[in-house]
Amino acid sequence: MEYISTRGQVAPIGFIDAILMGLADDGGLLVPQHIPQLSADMLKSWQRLSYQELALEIFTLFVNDEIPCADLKRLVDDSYATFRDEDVTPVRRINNGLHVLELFHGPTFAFKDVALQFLGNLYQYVSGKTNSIIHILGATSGDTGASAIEGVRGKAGIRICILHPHGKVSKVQELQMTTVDDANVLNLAVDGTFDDCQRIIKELFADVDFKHRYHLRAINSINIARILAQTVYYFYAYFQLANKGQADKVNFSVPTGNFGDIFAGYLALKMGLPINKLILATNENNILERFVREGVYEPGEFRGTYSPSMDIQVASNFERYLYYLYGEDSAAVTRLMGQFKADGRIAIPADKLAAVQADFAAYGVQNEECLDAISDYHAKYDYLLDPHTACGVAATDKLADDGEVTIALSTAHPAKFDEAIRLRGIAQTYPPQIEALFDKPQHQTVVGGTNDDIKDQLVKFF
Ligand SMILES: N[C@@H](CCOP(=O)(O)O)C(=O)O
Repeated sequence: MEYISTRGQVAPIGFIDAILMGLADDGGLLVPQHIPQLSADMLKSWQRLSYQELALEIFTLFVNDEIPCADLKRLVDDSYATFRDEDVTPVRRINNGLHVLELFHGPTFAFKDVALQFLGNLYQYVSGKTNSIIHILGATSGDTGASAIEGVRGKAGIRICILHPHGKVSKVQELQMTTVDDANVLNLAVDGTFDDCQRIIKELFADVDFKHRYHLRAINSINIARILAQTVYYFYAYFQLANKGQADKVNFSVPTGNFGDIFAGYLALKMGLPINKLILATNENNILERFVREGVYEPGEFRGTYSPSMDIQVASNFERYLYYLYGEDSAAVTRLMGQFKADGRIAIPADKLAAVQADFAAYGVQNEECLDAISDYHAKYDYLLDPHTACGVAATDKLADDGEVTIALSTAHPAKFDEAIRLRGIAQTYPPQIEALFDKPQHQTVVGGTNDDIKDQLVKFF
């Protein structure tokens, strides 16, 4: 398996080089040169594997023999040994039509741990084997940051700098990042939105001289390893229902901001997992909802919501999806992304929109609807949804037909978003790991939102 760029200007590279490159050097995103096709027999043979066994099977398809099997197995086992649930990502039944895939049993209580525990260990492994310097630069709207830091804190040979939008993440998210006191961690609180943070890091990665001089590596979902690791739980969730005789084709409902998680589901679908619809749930920052409904991709006005991790206008992985929507035509992707840069908008023709709507349905959840879903499911099923998961569940209620089975991805533990949950008078007890954060000193530097502000910090830190 080799990896190529959505913009077609990078010679095919292997898995390790793809991980190290992060953003493709031509400004595009790396994708596998072909998507492995899984037969029904193969899917059946995977049905009773443990999470770790399944992850190893799936990673093997994408890593080839670049990492010896015993080493890959150790990386997988170490990565998921940190999870609190023995199933790693268990599925809970809510009612006949709705199951929740709990992705928050890792160290930072968010779905990002599934990929970032693995990527942290992978970076350590690669740095040891290839003598590569690993200087991680990432942007977060709240969850990726803490999870990425947790994946590499204290690891020799690795440094990490995370940009988050100052004052626009939840208190627990901020504490999870900024109470870490390892010397290899730098938190920059940027005066701006997540979109500003993401734009800055992408521009710094696209400055190939700067990127190479400072050995910048990515932990956001621009890094293909993130997508591959997140694909595993779609299979695992499906198998958990199939093992109980409950699944034929299922919907997956995915709270969506940067399009990475739902793109992992799309990859699973392209590999052959029997998915009916991918339900794309946004909050009031609904650029992706509008794209699925109308075929126009155009940022709107930024809104601060109760689901801050999804307060995103420009979705990183959208380019990967465009690549497949346009039949793996990198010239078309380059043209469309150029158009987006020039005009701030992409509009697709009717035949392409029909293809989008064959795989996706979308709904943008308003702030009060999100809180209503939290109260309703708490009252009716005694199940506490975090605000992001609540968006996915509210979208399912709107879009799934009677008789369909939907697996809603639960992307974070509710304790991370107590500010929102308290608004509906629901009291929760924090897990001890979160409770302990409130007593620790914070370490962060508040910075302006220009590329030079960030460059100055990076040059000092790296
Ligand atoms: N919602 C994310 C934003 C970054 O997304 P990523 O999947 O590209 O890391 C967050 O919580 O930081």
